[in-house]
Parts: sequence; structure tokens; C-alpha cells
Amino acid sequence: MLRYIQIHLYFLLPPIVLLGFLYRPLFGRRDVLKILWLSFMATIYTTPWDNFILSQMGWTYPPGSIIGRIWLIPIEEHLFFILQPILLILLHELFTHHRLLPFDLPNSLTIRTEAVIDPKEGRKDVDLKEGSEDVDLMGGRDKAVLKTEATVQTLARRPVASLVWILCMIVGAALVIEAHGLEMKIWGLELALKLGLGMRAFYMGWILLWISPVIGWLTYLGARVTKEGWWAWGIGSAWLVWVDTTGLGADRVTRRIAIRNGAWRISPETSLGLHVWQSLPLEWVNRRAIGVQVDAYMLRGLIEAEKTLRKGSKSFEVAKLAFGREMRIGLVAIYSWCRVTDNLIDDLVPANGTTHTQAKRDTLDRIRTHLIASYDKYPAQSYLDPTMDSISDMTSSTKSAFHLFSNLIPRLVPIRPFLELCQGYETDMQFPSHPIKLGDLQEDNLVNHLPIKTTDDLLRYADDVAGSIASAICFLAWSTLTTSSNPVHSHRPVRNYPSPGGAERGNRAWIVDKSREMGRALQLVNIARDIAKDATISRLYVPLASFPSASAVLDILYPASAKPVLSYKPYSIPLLDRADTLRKESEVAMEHLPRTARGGARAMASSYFEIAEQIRRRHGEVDEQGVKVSSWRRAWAAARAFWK
Ligand SMILES: CC(C)=CCC/C(C)=C/CC/C(C)=C/CC/C(C)=C/COP(=O)(O)OP(=O)(O)O
Repeated sequence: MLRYIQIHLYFLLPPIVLLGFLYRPLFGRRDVLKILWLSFMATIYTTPWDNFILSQMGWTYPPGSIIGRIWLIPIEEHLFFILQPILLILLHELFTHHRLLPFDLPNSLTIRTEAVIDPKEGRKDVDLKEGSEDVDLMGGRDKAVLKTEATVQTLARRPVASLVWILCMIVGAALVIEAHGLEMKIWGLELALKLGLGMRAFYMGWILLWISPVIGWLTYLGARVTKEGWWAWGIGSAWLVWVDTTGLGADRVTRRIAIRNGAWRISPETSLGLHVWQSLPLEWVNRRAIGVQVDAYMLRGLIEAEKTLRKGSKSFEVAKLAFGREMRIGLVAIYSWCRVTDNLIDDLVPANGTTHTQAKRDTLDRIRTHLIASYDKYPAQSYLDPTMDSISDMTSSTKSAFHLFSNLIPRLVPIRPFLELCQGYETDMQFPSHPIKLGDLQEDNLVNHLPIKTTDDLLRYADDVAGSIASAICFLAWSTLTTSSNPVHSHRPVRNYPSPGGAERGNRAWIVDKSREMGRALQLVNIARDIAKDATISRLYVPLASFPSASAVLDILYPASAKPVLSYKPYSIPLLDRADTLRKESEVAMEHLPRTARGGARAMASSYFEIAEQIRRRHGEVDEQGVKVSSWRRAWAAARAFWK
């Protein structure tokens, strides 16, 4: 006979330890709170009920199967109130981890896009939502009216669905009345079922009466089980059903467990005697079985941002999974803003009468104005939207990236990294806007066309475009994962480089510095990978000073005319060597980030450094396609770093 404690030792603790190990790098205070809350609720809600059932001999524990009791309840049962929430929370985290949002969006979020012709500005895509309030975003001009739905109730109340549980409660009450032989009339309604079940209605009645109010109330509040939630619940419950009811297989006589083995025993006199699976009573199945208004455009921005990420960056796509949800949402918002702003400038088609450079400068100025306004006027959406609209080539998808960014990020990350990124765009704008023809570029006018002249120029550029993002990641981690600087619930933007005083301040400044080194390192890898590709559009990030002669520069820009055949090794390998040094110097700082951000930061860097490995395997030779590293290889590198 297995004792009750052995059930925990053999069947609950091992999966908890295994799942806990897998989830360890991301296991944070939110999970601790969830476990404490659920165990506490399970204990205070179930203890009186369990005591009552035991007092009525609803189920019993054979002598010797338990360690001891608190009042009537075995100590092991109390442990179960704690262990089961832990198991289910871990399973739930594991199954839902890949989701950016923990809930399904209501169908009503499908926002229709319709083209409206504005006589002055031509075609505009606007989002229309049926049955919603009209907002005139065009300042009363002509008839282009954008219909918006400002907010979405993420957990919309479900009174009708909760009626099912109210019904269950009534059935439960009727069975209890039947079991105890009570006679009850409410508003003249006879509640007794008179099924002749007598005491056999006891267990089912009390189980229904115990579980229905909880599920009914949660359902009323809007709880909906997602597909992943069903999986977590299904597997967790199936495991417990198996533990409760099934033999371990081969050795049927000695190793049968739980109910059939006598660790506990449901009294036949108090149950219906219907079995759904082997010896599992119907009642047991029952036994194992919370809304906010969110800006609809932000939710939509998140969906779009995820798509942008999937299309735009393999490294971010792999690495994002290594961060917990709080950080991941911020990362996705930052990434999509960076990608969208970069594309707006790079893919710009200038209007008649303006040069490419003028148009790009104009777009960058507007992006900057919008960025500064996002912080200065936060959360003044009405001011921001016209600024955003004034940027050319905006689509509803790019707008949602701006909207998401300006609603979320100012509260989490200071403005400085994004201004630096704009500085990086400005450097890019100094490159020729069109690939220059061979004859137009002479050895003596190279310096006029190529802004990266010295190693310092290169490092400054890398710092602007990637060091900035690395520092933003640090701030995101502090804002979302620590209490000392958690402005998530404040409605003010983060002031520049805020940090608590004293030693912590110095420590944070040091971490930011080191993270910038890591960002620079990754950018150097990126530049080494893309030397040939970038050269096709006359972008040369390898410093001019590192070329032996001006003609060597022309060879890179026009490889077809290079003689003898061009080798990229003299340029790519030094970049990778410098990247390695920067990486080594900064890696130690990662271990000083908030604990649940470390795995993600390591995974991000390691998966990107797989590109460097691949270039080295090719002895530094790259081509116009860059260097391909399979997603599997990257995922493997990320996984090793994550669980390091
Ligand atoms: C060292 C400390 C304390 C923290 C490190 C913090 C981290 C993880 C910094 C990394 C910052 C980062 C992600 C920089 C950008 C790197 C880069 C060159 C990305 C290129 O991205 P894309 O060009 O979009 O993607 P692909 O190259 O995958 O296509």
C-alpha cells in the first residue's frame, strides 16, 4: 500500500522539480505571488469544506496511510493544496509562454481598413470599426472620418455562461438536500429532487456546491480558457487522474496507487457509484476542475509588432522567447518602432520637387518630433496623432507601431537611446542615397561620400544603433522586473537615466556601459556579415582607415571589377575579433541584470554570435546574401545560454 505522502513524493514532486528546472530562469516574483495566492485561496476555501466531508465520512484514510492530521484533514492533504497549484502554474506557464498576450482577443477587435479618398492628400487608409463612435481625425477637412473604438474589454463579462454554473450550484444544493433528507422550499419552489438516492447524493452534491460558485464567479468576471490553457489543464488533470486511479503497469499487485491502493478511499455509501475512468468516481472530475479596459489600437499594435518581428529579425524572434512576458511586450514594441522608423527612412520615395536626402531628413525630423512629444506630452494622444500623420508613407500598420511605442515605452525606458538611434539614422543618411556608379566615385573623393572614416566613427555608429538598444533593454528590465524603479503603474515618462542613489546608481551606470559594449559587439558582427550586401548600395561601414589603399575601397564597392578576386577576410575577421573582445568585457555585467532578464540577454547575444561563428567557419568570406545560420542552430545556442 502506498502512503499518501508517497503519492506526493513519487508523482507530484518529480514533475514539479522537472518543470521548475525548465522554467527556473524566468521564475520570478509574479509566479511566487501566483503560487502564494492560489495555495492560500485553496487552503482557506477548501479546509472547512474538507473538514465537513471528513466528519461525514465522505471519504476516509485507512490507518497508517497518513502522517497526521490538522483537525480532521491529513497533513498530506494540506500539502496537496500547495503542491497542486505549483504544478498547475508551472504547466500553465510552460504551455502559454509563447503567447505575447495571456488572453484571447475578443473578435470585435477585427478593425476593418478602408480606403478613403481625400481630395487634398489622395488615398488614405483608415481603420473603420462598425458601430463605434466617429472621431474626426482630419480636423474637419472633407469627409475622411476615422471611426475608432477607444478601448476593448479584455475580459468581457460572461453572465450567460456563468448561468451554467449557477445551475450546477442549484443541482448541487438539491443533491445535498436529498442526501441530508432536508425539505426546502424557496419562493414556493420545492428544491428536493426525491430521486431516492439518499446519502449517495452526498458526495456529488457537496462537490458541486463547492466548485460551482468559484468557476461561476470567474466565468462571470470574464474568464475564458485559451487553447493553451486547456492543454495545461488537460495534461495536469490527466496526470492526477492517472495517479489517482491507475496501476503503474507491470506490477499490478504491489504497485497500485492512490484510490485503488488505499491511500484514501471514497465511501461507496456517499457517492453515486458512476465511474468515468477505471475507478475514478464522477465527482472527482468535478473536483479538479479574473477585466481591464485596454486601448484597442495598442492591442492591434502588439499583433502587428509581432508580425513585424517575425518577418524582420530572426535573432529577435528566437531571443524574445527567452524573456518573460512583461519584458517581451516592451521588447516587441521597441523592436517594431525601430524597424518601422528605419524602413520609413530607407524605403522613402520622395515627392516631386524634393531630393531623396531632403525627404529623408524631413521624415527623420518628424520621427524625432513625434518621439520627443511622446515623452514631453505623455500621454497626450490627441497631440501626437497629427504629428504622426504628417510623416509620409504611413500605413495603418506603421501607425499602430508608433501608437504602441508612444503609449508603452515612455513609462519604461528613457528617451535617450531612441534619440541616439535617430543619430544613427542620420549617419546612414550621409551615405549616397543611390548606389554610385563606378565612374562617379574617384579615389580622391571617397571621403566625401563615406561617413565611416575611422574606427572611432564605426564604434560611435555601432553605439548609436545597437548600444542604444542594449541600454534600452537594461532599462526595460529594471522598469518591469524590479520594485525599486518600477514605473509600470506610474503614468509619467521615465526621466533620463534615472536610478536609485548610492552604490546601486554606480552599479546601474556600469551595467549600462557594459550593455552598450555588447550592443556594439553585435553590430560589428552584423556589419561583418553584411559587408558585401551593404556595398551593393554603397554603404561601407568598415572604416576607410583600415583599407591599405583607396583602390581597395573601390574593390569592395565594385567587387565585379576587383582584380584579383576580392577577399573579405581582411575586413571581416578584425571586426569579429573586436566584437569578441567587447563581448568578453561585457558578459559579466549580464549577470547583474534582474535575475529573470539574464537568460534572455544571454540567449540574445549567444544566438547572434552564431553568425560570427559561421563567418569564421567560412574563413571570413561572405557574399551578397550575407551568411545564413539555420534557426535551429540559433535556437540551440539560445537554449544553451538560457539554461546556462
Ligand atoms: C551586457 C548586458 C548587461 C546586457 C546585454 C543586453 C543585450 C541583450 C543587448 C543586445 C542589444 C541588441 C539586441 C542590439 C542589436 C543587435 C543587432 C545588430 C541586431 C540586428 O537586428 P536585425 O538586423 O533586425 O536582425 P537580423 O540580423 O537577425 O536580421
